[in-house]
Amino acid sequence: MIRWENYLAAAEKIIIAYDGSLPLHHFLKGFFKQHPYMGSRDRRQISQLVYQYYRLGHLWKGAKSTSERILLGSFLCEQEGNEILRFFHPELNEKITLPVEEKLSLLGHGNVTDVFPFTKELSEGIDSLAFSRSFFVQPHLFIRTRNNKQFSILRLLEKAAIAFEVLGDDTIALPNSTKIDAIITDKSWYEIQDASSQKAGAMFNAQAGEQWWDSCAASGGKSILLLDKQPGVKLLASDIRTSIIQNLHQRFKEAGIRHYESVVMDLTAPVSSSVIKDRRFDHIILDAPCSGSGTWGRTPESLSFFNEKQITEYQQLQKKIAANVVQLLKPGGTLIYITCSVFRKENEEVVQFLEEGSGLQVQEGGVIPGYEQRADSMFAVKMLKK
Ligand SMILES: C[S@@+](CC[C@H](N)C(=O)[O-])C[C@H]1O[C@@H](n2cnc3c(N)ncnc32)[C@H](O)[C@@H]1O
Repeated sequence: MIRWENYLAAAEKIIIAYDGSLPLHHFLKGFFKQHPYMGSRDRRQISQLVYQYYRLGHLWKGAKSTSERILLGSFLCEQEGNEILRFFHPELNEKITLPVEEKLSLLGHGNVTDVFPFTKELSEGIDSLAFSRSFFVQPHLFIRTRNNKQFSILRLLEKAAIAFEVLGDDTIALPNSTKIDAIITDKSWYEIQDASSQKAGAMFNAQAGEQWWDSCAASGGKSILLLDKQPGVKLLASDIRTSIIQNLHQRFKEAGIRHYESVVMDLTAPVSSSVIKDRRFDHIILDAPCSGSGTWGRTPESLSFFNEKQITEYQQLQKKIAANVVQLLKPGGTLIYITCSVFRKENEEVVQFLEEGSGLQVQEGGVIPGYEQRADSMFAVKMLKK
């Protein structure tokens, strides 16, 4: 067999063995560990074929063979000719620079919305066509520059010959494969943070001395954004996972943040039994656990393995957590409800639940469609407690 046939066979083997229970990049790592004779170029090309296959989502599912779908994924996702396609489908390789819609009609299939099978679940403001089309393009890596270091960072990126785009005072878009920590060695200069997450932070209008609670903080991406905007805030960060709060401590240390409190807490349990039951906050950030459907451009395998029933399960979890956290919000305070989901059930319906059940009132916000700038799509709404 020649090299390209080996690549195609390996990609097919991976796809057949992969059941979605691990993130795809973990599974690929394990696969290549078991096949140490594959060099770094082989690994890169095979991984790319597998990812491009999953970017097809449900397009031609059951209608074409796995190997054919791998090659079609490569055709739809690439803009420059490649050896594998030239070998198997030279006629397609010649058309590689066409826009996606033209490629699809050339293949006799014009319906790009087949990629994402849950369009009827979408939040208002998400363009199903543009969203579906975005899966063929790998999202960018975004950084948020800190401590007035944007100028110095841009010089370093130029020196490293990285193609970047400046999207605002603090936001820089980079090719996804950029090894940013090797280029900028001082971690206090920037945070890796998606452009849409940075936009959600526009709702953090904080005053010094206010009590803020980042209730599902994970490793603290939103908390650091908040403290960069207003270092005088009194912050409590919490999460259900001890390990992620350890990561938060490390990340805060690297970011030069020392004044904060943290607690490990399950917010599905009644707040009355929690260690902070007597506290009241001026503002609460609830960046809720969710389907992550707005970020599936980074994990396209989710298109194949996500089960629609999970949307309702996430909604129930979100309602439970939201109803609990608002108990600790002062009257006149605000809840900033955030998800990285594009599903109405996790977004507008949870907001409606809070309006009806907890007396909160929407002040601003809605979906943040990231697909036009190769970013994640999110939902962020600020609600006032009367
Ligand atoms: C979307 S992530 C938060 C991302 C984070 N705010 C950031 O900016 O990087 C949601 C977090 O909710 C946490 N979580 C899930 N279930 C929870 C629960 N029952 N109580 C508290 N936190 C929970 C998860 O561990 C996860 O870290």
